Amino acid sequence: MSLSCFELGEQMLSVDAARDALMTLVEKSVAVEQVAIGSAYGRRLATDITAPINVPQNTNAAMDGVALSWPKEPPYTTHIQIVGDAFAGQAFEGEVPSGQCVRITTGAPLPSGTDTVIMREQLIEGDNSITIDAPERVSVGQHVRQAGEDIAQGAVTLTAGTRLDAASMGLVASLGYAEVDVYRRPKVAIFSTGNEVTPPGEPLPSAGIYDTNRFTLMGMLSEQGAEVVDLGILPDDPRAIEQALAEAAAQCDLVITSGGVSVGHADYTRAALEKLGRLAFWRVALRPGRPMACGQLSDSRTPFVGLPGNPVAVMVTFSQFVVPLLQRLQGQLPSPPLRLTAIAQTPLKSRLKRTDFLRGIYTCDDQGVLHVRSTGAQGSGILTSMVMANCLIELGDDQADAQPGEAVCIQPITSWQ
Ligand SMILES: Nc1nc2c(c(=O)[nH]1)N[C@H]1C(S)=C(S)[C@@H](COP(=O)(O)OP(=O)(O)OC[C@H]3O[C@@H](n4cnc5c(N)ncnc54)[C@H](O)[C@@H]3O)O[C@H]1N2
Ligand code: MOO
Repeated sequence: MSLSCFELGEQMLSVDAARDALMTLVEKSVAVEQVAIGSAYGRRLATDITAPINVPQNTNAAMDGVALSWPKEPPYTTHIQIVGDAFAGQAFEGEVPSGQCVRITTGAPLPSGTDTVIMREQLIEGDNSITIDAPERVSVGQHVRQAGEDIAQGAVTLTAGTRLDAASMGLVASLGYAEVDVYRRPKVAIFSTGNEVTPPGEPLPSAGIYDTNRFTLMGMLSEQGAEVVDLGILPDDPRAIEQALAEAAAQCDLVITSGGVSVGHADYTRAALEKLGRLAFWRVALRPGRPMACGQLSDSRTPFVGLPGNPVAVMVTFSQFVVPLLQRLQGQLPSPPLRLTAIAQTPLKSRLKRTDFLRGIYTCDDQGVLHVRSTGAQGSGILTSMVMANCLIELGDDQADAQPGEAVCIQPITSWQ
């Protein structure tokens, strides 16, 4: 049993301990709803999908040609009479006598009495008969797809929690389901804080910085299939902050902020959050992303995560902590990120007893070996290096600097999706 957020005090937490404790914030999954398959992209299944039919339903032809019963060994008959047609959508009724054949199109049910299909390209076709070009090359059962060879009736084809992608949407449709039970999109409120934080589109004050984090959060939340409730940049007005947060906590499944969580940072947001719920402020042995806050808000006990203000720290902490939290909200046991091994091409800086995530670019050589290099400057405000990156290089607590040639762990960025 993991310790809850509030039991960890001021100690420096490992990434794993922080992730486990965050999971305890989620007390219930979001509700389940039924949606048309066409609208289900990116949604998580709430129930297992069991096959009510065999797929394919019938044993059928994999090629256009003729269907016939083929002997296991010579002598072969090469000139064969055609006794009918089998089309996809219109089966040949009755039994095909031995030594005769029917014309067949791809997908048509294999007529009774036949076991083999010979494609048109290997036939010389007459009006009511065919001649087989090279009978010694025909094998019994060729070009036939067996009923249920893809999915057997009664099999669990997709398990609850699976995220529906293009292939799985097609699979669900292939079973005849028009709708699926999925978890509702988690509703996630986001807001930015800080007097310097300025909305894009407005003039930038001399000590200002444009609000970046709300937009990276919108993008990452959309990738995770969440519904974003944008609370903007909350003003330095305690009553307004409290009201906005209370409303968000009542309506949303999760509230995320960025900024204002570092040690000793006292501001209105923090005071409002503490008034509305229970908060813990953490230091995680992680770079970037050391300061973090978490808790629950209002009577609804809505989970809250306060990410650090630096734009790269927001993205890294989201990928490691918020992605599993969103999985959890959608009834899933959080799955670890995809980790691959790559050979370092550049020196990579890291410190023992801390997990360092560096932005990297990985490539694959002719032998299929992965190589990775740093994107360059790694300051946690340098978002251009996040744009260049296609992976995070993860140097764990037990690893100091890595040298060129050393094997390191990478998390491809697409694996967060
Ligand atoms: N004495 C200490 N100072 C700091 C510590 C520490 O442990 N002790 N940690 C440093 C680290 S690491 C980080 S990360 C930051 C995190 O601090 P906060 O979460 O309180 O973030 P802020 O101070 O509000 O902002 C940090 C940085 O990010 C910019 N920012 C904030 N919001 C946005 C936004 N929406 N869009 C773009 N940029 C944003 C802000 O202007 C600051 O430059 O603390 C260090 N300090
Ligand atoms: O969270 Mo800070 O960005 O660790 O450098």
